[in-house]
Formats: sequence, C-alpha cells, structure tokens
Amino acid sequence: MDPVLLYDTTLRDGTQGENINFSAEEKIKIAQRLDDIGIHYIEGGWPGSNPRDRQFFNLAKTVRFNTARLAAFGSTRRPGILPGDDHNLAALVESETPVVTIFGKTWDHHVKLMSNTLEENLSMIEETVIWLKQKGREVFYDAEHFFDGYRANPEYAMLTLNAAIRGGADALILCDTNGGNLPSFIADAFRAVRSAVGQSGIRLGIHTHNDAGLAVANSIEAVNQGAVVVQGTINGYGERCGNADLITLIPILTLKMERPCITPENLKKLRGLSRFVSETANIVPLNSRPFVGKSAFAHKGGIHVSAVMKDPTAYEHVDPALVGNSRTVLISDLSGKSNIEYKAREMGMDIGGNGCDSRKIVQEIKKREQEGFQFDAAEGSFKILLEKLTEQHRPAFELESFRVVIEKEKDRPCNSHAIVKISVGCRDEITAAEGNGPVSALDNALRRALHQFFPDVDTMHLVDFKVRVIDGNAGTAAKVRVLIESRDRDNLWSTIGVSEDIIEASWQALADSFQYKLAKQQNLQCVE
Ligand SMILES: CC(=O)SCCNC(=O)CCNC(=O)[C@H](O)C(C)(C)COP(=O)(O)OP(=O)(O)OC[C@H]1O[C@@H](n2cnc3c(N)ncnc32)[C@H](O)[C@@H]1OP(=O)(O)O
Ligand SMILES: CC(=O)C(=O)O
Repeated sequence: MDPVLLYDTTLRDGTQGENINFSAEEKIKIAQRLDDIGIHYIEGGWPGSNPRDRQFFNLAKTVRFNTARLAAFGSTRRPGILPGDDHNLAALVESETPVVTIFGKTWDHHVKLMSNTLEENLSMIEETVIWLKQKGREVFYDAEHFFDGYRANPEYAMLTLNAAIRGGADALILCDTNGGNLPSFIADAFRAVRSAVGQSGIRLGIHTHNDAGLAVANSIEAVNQGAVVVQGTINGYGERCGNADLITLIPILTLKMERPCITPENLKKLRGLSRFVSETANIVPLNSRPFVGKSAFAHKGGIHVSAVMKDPTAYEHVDPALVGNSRTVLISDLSGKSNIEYKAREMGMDIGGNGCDSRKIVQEIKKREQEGFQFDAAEGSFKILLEKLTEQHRPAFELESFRVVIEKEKDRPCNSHAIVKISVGCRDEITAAEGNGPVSALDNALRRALHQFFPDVDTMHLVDFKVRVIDGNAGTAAKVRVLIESRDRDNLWSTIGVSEDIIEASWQALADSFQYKLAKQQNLQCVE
C-alpha cells in the first residue's frame, strides 16, 4: 500500500486552541520529539504573526532534524500588492525553512467578505505560489474552507485549486476549516478533485477540524479517496474543537489501513509523545483518548476481564504494547472473580490456599463499594484489603490512638496539631506535630513517629488529597470519601478512606498510604 505523509501542525494550528501556549524553546523540544517519531513535515508557526514564532524559526536554524522537513505557515499576499512587497511573505522566506505552506480562499462568499474580487483572489494564490517557488521552496497550498466552498460554488473552488497548480504548488491540501462536513461529502468532493486534477500529478492532502466530532473519520475518508498527506495535531489540540488527532490517526493508518507512515518501533513511542505534548501544554491528559489514554485498555466489567484473561482480543481492538500503552484491570462493584485473580497475579500475590477464595473477596469488595469505597481509584488500599482478607497482612505499625486539635482565635488563622500513638513490634511511640490543617498535622505526627523505625518514610510525600461527599442528602451525617495520592522516588499510589467523620476517613487513607509504602519496601529496615 502507498505510504501516507504525516504533516503535524501542533505548533501552529494546535496553538490556536484555547489554553494552548508554547514558548519558542518548548516548540523546539516538541519539534524534536515529532522528528524522533518520524513525522514527515512539521509546521512550526506563522512567522509573520508574532515574535515568538519568529524566535522559534531562528532557533530552528541550528537544529538538525533527521526525518522531518520544517514548514513555515502564512497567508497569500494581501490584495492589491506584489508578493515582494508583502511583509508576511518576506517573514516566510526569512524563516529559511525548506517548506512553506500558504493558505488561500476557496469559498466565493469568504472572498467577498474580505471585500475582494474573485479574480484578484485567484491572482493572489497563483502569484504567491510562483514567488515562493522562485525562492526554491517546497510549497504546500492549504485550500481554506475547501469543502464549504465546493458545496457553494464548485466551479470557483476548482479555479482556486487550478491557480495553485499553475503557480507550481507541490501539494494541494483540502481543508474542512469549519469542521462541519460529513464523511460522505468529504469523500464525494475529494473524489471529484482527484479526477479533475489527478493527471497533473500533484499530491493531494487533507486538513480537518473536529467541530462535528468527525475530524479523524473525515481524514480517513480522504485517504481512501487518494489523499497522501494528512495534516493534524498531537492530541487533536487546535482552534475551537481542535484538529484531526494524529495520535488516533497514526495507529489507524498503520495498523488498520496498512498505510505505512511511521515504523512499528516508532509507533511504540506514541503514548510517550502524547504525554509529552500534554505535559508541555500543561493540559491534563484525556483518560479516554483512543489508543494512548489511561482508560484505553482498562477493563472494569467482570465479564470483560474474564474473557480478556483467556484471549485479550475479546475486548481489545489492538495490542496496547504496539502504541506504547498497557492493559489495566479495575476493581469495583462491577468486578467478578476474574478481576480479583488478575489483580492479585499482577501484584505478585497468591490468594489461593487460605480458605478465602476470590468469590468471597468479590462479595466483600461489592459490600464496601456500596458503603462508598471506590477501589478502581485506590489500588494501594485494594492491595491492603486483599492482604487482610487472605490473612497476609503484616502491618508495619498499629495505631493505638490519635488526637487532633483545631484552634481558632478571633482574627487569627486556624491552627492544627495532632498527637499520634503507634506501636511497632513491642515498642510504643507517641509524637506530636503541627500542620496547615488537621490532615497535615496527622501526616506530620505519623511521619515523625514512623521515622524512628523506618527512616525511608522521608522519601514519600502526599501529592493529592480529594474529599467527596457521598450521600449529599444526609447533610452533616453524610459519608465522605477521602482519596490520597502519594509518591516516593519511584512510585505513585492511591489510598482511600470512607467515614461519616472526615478526620477518620482521612486517617484511614493516610494510614493505608504509609502501610502500602512500608510493605512494598523489599528491603524494609526496621530500626528497633
Ligand atoms: C484557517 C486558519 O486557521 S488560517 C490561520 C489563522 N491563524 C491566525 O489568524 C493566527 C495568526 N494571525 C495573526 O497574527 C494576525 O491575524 C495577522 C498578523 C495574520 C493579521 O493581523 P491584522 O493585520 O491585524 O489583521 P486581522 O487579524 O484583523 O485580519 C486578518 C487580515 O488578513 C486578511 N486575510 C485573511 N485571509 C487571507 C489570505 N488567505 N490572504 C491574504 N490575506 C488574508 C483578512 O482579510 C484581514 O485583512 P484586513 O485587515 O485588510 O481586513
Ligand atoms: C489552513 C487551516 O488551518 C484551515 O483551513 O483550517
């Protein structure tokens, strides 16, 4: 099958998305990751638009890309002037990129909105392409609003493409700029263009937006109709509802359509690339993102897990490892014994020979979930519960008692302190500590007490603390669920507590967190 060329516009159209901003240095880092995974074209920005994008292209002059060709983006010349007098075009050439992409108007309605004439618009397209070709660039022509323009006035839409072809463009990219077209129309229009311009030998490409949730589907239709260049962004970031998500498109092209675009080795970097771009953008990664999301291969229903244990293809459309992802099994009140057995095996636990079979464990989990626990969000507490139910729990410490005092004096902030008494082996320890609030005071006091025996507790800290009222109708008697996320140098884990008392629920989650940390230390040193 013919290869498809990937054209990434995360650094240009991606940054037109709400809340997406990259510094010039961050853009360079992303471009290097895109190059590393084998993207063929990287659109770095619009140098005529802002100093940041000009800085990016200046920095890029010293960067060597292995596979990617860098593109600078801009518009055709303005009406009524020569290309050589247009500062936007000058900025494109000064970027010194091997590729320049310009967009022009296809839709007669939009040309009139600009108070332009249809003839002048055609000249703007043709003359701009000629000028850029004279400067030795590979020129991509993005036909803005192609599909809406083609619907409104197909003859004129074709004239705009012919103007770009006469100018010597290397590729015509048909854009669903408003993102509202359906796959059937994309296919019909693309087929018509292909039969009209196919003999010119020009490459055809597709650029879609996701306003109707169809960007990926529309890109696939275009590929089926002969598109050999696919434009999109990492994670689908982009103007309004975003662009076609390359993170979804790439595995579809390679694994399902057998259209080579990146190597199988590079495909395994896909999840890492998606994470890197979301972290750089400071956007929380979408759990449900196809192929690479945390939930993409997470199985919750007992029936699913039972089948996946026998044959993963029963509920997995591709092998998660191919895209750098992995399978997870979740524990909840929708679990069956298969979930428990899978999880126990994953945690390296034997839950067989002690009279508490996985069926009893499932019943206990369902009872606790009914009380408000949520084990799919708290693997640390699930492991401790499993150990308790199978009589394998060896607690690092026992709580004897705690006391928390919160003081509020007029015109002064609240002050909290806690006293904790624990026993480790045959020794008792009592410590007191202050904190920003009652949970922080408890955490500090417990940490101080444990430090005497397990100095390694210093490497762990709490990273998140979430409280949720479970039964809002019950007023102050409602139960609360506390979820705590903790980490040390190597691991991140979550624990849970449920009670009518927020301090009690917090203590449960906190104590589980420390027990989990101390139990997972293979070489746990208790200094007696
Ligand atoms: C479909 C797309 O995603 S295209 C990319 C859209 N991206 C962006 O707009 C981000 C970068 N844009 C910018 O920084 C600014 O809009 C600039 C620098 C390009 C222009 O800024 P300004 O000169 O202040 O103009 P403004 O943004 O208000 O309007 C855009 C101008 O471009 C003109 N224009 C629009 N499309 C084209 C085109 N293909 N060719 C030439 N001119 C065009 C408009 O008619 C308008 O001209 P006018 O000022 O004479 O009315
Ligand atoms: C060019 C472009 O970004 C569009 O038409 O959507």
